[in-house]
Amino acid sequence: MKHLKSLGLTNPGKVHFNLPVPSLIEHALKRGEGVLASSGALIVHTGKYTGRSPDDKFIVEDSEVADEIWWSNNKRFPRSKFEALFRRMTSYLQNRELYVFDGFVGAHSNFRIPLRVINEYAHQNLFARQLFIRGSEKELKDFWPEITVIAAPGFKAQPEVDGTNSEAFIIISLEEKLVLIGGTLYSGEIKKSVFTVLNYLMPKAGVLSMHCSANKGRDGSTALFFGLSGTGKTTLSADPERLLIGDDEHGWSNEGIFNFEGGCYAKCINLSREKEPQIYDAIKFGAVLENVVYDETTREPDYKSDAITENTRAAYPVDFIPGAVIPGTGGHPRTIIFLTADAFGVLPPIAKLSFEQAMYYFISGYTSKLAGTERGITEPQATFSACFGAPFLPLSPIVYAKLLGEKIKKHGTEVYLVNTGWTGGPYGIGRRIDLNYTRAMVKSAIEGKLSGVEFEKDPVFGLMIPKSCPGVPSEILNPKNTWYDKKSYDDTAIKLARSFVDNFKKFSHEMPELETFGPRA
Ligand SMILES: Nc1ncnc2c1ncn2[C@@H]1O[C@H](COP(=O)(O)OP(=O)(O)O)[C@@H](O)[C@H]1O
Ligand SMILES: C=C(OP(=O)(O)O)C(=O)O
Ligand SMILES: [Mn+2]
Repeated sequence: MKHLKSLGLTNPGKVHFNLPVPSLIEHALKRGEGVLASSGALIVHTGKYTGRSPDDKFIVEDSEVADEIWWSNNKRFPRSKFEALFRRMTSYLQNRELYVFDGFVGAHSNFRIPLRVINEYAHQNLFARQLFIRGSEKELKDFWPEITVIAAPGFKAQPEVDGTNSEAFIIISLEEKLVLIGGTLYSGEIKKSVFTVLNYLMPKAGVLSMHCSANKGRDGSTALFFGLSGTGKTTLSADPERLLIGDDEHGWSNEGIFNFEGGCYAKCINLSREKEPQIYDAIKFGAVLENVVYDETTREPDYKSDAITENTRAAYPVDFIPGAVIPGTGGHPRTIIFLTADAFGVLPPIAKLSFEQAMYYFISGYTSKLAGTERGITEPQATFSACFGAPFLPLSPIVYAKLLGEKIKKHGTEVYLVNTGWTGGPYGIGRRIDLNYTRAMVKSAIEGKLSGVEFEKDPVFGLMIPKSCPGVPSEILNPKNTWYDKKSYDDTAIKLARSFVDNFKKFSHEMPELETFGPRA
């Protein structure tokens, strides 16, 4: 209570501290926030906002931090407006029932940060409990958070009064390590705003923060999968032959890698037990299903339906995946995979990157925004998202790229670029690369099976494409083979190469030596 009072939450209604999972589910059901699915998962609908809303996200112009921020990628929010909005928000929360989760981010004990999430909705508090790292009774005694999130989706801002963009807002004060969320009930905003704070704090501790999933082989070697939302981090890291470390956000310190979180947040559109058995089976009592359509009578989820959104989601703790590594730590990665969902269908399904190419492709972050992941995106939209996670970066990509460069050099990490997007033509004409083939390529890369094979060099992108890969038909490895109209392939490749060159101009003054390692246009 002392902490709540210190925030100005002086007169709340009943405050529920650290309710266990079954109680949170009871509260959510009693309050009419959702229903139980046949599997026992809690199904909730989040209303108007079913994906992130980047136009509504701001960073407070705190004097201590303002000079460091990558402002061309982040929206400014004045300090005075932040304080005024906070006062309106706390008065909204007066006399309201609140749910408080206390826990941590950072699975490695040296980098653990206490986190408090204060929710208006029970199911969002359940989300926080499942997504972040839960503490023992002893660890939670005398708890005082370093990062605090207040999520009050029922409080809608008035743009003309509050200075927001709409009724929804996600406003981060990096100085106070305080996040205010209102107007939106999409829980992804909670985890991704905490990630934004970590992307500010971690580099200061010498830790590279990364928008990637991670897993470990039985021999202990680890792999990372970087990628913007919907490109396959969660899907490809859930591999029955490997042990999951985490599905979305990790740190890389001098000691190795560690998960920031304690849970996963999987996309479940077209989910099937056959293709994604581990994720399918993790959706049970304790999991939260967002915006999934279900049969009123049988309560069977209909994963095929995108009637509410294509960005249907399931949140569950990592231990719902068999063999997950807890705490989520591992050694320095042997392999890094950059996942790109190429909507033009011209990038190879897998290519080996040199050190300089790895740096170039990391800073460029070419991929697509996939349907539903951001408000207003209804079909794949090509984008350059630096470090494969620009929406979550408060600092310049160069900060993260330099750390990555040092680390992959020091540890001899191999880097591959994997296209999980389109082939045979662009979106609308071609098709998404078969998940089974992507899995086979990823497996070969991680197990070192591509080191012996012959490669050919792509003339436009300069990428080294393997001529064969176990479990994959050789003819699909060179994307040009999969296009019916070869001329159209060449034209599209050049068009994409030009946009790489244009995009890199933003960074070339800081890393001019990398320019020649990009595509030729
Ligand atoms: N070739 C492929 N590789 C990876 N994912 C694919 C592929 N084809 C289709 N998908 C689908 O794309 C989605 C990837 O989403 P997800 O793994 O949750 O991404 P992220 O964790 O990066 O946000 C899943 O729904 C998956 O089934
Ligand atoms: C949760 C999100 O990210 P990801 O798909 O990378 O898990 C999101 O973008 O809202
Ligand atoms: Mn994910």
